[in-house]
Amino acid sequence: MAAALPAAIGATEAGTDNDDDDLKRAIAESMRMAHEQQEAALTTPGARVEAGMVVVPNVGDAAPLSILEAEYAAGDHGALWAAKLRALSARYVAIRRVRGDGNCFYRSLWMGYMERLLALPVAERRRFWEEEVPSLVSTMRAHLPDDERRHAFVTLGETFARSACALCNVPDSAPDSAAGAADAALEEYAEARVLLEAGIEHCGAENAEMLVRALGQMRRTGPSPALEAEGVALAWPGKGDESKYAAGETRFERLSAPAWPNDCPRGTYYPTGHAAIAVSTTPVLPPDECAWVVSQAERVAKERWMSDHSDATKKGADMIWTKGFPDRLWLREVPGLVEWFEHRLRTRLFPMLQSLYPEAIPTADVLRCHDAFISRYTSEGMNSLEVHQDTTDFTFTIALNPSSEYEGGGTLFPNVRPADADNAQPFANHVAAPEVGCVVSFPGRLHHGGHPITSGVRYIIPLFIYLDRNKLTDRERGYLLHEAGIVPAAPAGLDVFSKHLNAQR
Ligand SMILES: O=C(O)CCC(=O)C(=O)O
Ligand SMILES: [Fe+2]
Repeated sequence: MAAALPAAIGATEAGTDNDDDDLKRAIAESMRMAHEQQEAALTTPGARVEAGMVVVPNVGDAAPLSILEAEYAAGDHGALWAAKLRALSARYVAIRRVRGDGNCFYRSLWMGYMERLLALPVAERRRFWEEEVPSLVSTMRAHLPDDERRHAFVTLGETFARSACALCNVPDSAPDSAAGAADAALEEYAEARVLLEAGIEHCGAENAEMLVRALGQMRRTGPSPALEAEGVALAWPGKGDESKYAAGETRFERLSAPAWPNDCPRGTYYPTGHAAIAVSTTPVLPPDECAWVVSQAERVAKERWMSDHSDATKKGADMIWTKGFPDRLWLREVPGLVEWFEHRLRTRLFPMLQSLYPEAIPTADVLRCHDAFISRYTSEGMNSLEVHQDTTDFTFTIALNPSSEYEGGGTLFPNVRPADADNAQPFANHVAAPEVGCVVSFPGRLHHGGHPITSGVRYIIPLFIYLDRNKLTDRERGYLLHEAGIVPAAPAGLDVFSKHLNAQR
């Protein structure tokens, strides 16, 4: 500890002997106090020693209020403390110790709100967050004495808000993750996931039904071990082809939308409607690979195409769906498809997306694809997808079969025009109908739909793409919990099944 004394304290030899003695006593006293504080801190649950100093968690574990009784029983004001504790016990069941570092008040306040939020039913939770928290924030702000403190309060609030969003936006019914909807409403997907896992760890799965449900859409189970082994052994087409995506060799038509819809809760990384849509007119993926994907899916799936046609309870989190979805089959259910897809995400599809939207996507390695499936439109079954918004950063579709195999189809955009059109040209309906191996990409918030097919079968892979905020900001996964002094559950719970297909860092 002596080595840590500031130089200024050691440099007082010029003073008188008395000064010197006083100073020595003062130093000894402050060292004794510091030592005592450190010893006391060491008994705080969750305390750890870093570089010789005891570091207590920002927010400690919940402990029964009764622990305070022992602490305050002795001393002159024991009776007063006992009365205060009785009053506290009438309203609270537990306490958490919060590190006293200047931010402790704000941290306690936000943590308290988070905790109350978790205890509420889902519908209540949203109202609580949307109505009560803003009113609290404005009252608090008005009472804070200076800008610095107002800033500290709001910044910390925003940190908690990001995680709280994860808990508020959870729809009541099990959300349909296939639509890429509910989960994308989370500003910070990876963080929300860690947070929910930690919540479950904390409450126990049996008491955390809602959290488990919320996580259900994020908790990806990989292929079964047998299927994975089969996939790895398979000689899927393109295996070993490391040739890079050559931006100059693929042609695109660009289309513009007038402006972003204002019902756009998640916002978008794409700043303008200009050239928001890109439709490739030359293949991004080799057509023979697409044909293999379809044949593999049909061979394996047969009657396993999953239909949730007309199930009125299965609406997306945005409550925009009134009709069912086309048939779908998860890639992970078909041997070799995950391996093939991962390979193409890395070698072609992510580099392509990055080169189309360089202002929004700094590097391809911040891109994440949140699981993936094949959609199958049939003229006699589900032949279309109503106009909707995806809550993704970007969405794109890959056409898996030639347009000669169906009539109609394509991705419908209700209100667009060519990017190079002059301003007088009105915006209008447009159907982008890419050939096999070609893609249609756009910021997911842009209104779009699956145009009806009138005969045949149309296969696509829609890709729901997110920018990994942790990666963008260079933050470790779980930093929100760490900031709150909670140690996240072991990553074993984060059953990610692939590097590119999920929010794993
Ligand atoms: O069929 C299409 O091209 C659109 C698909 C789509 O928007 C979706 O699956 O979210
Ligand atoms: Fe969509």
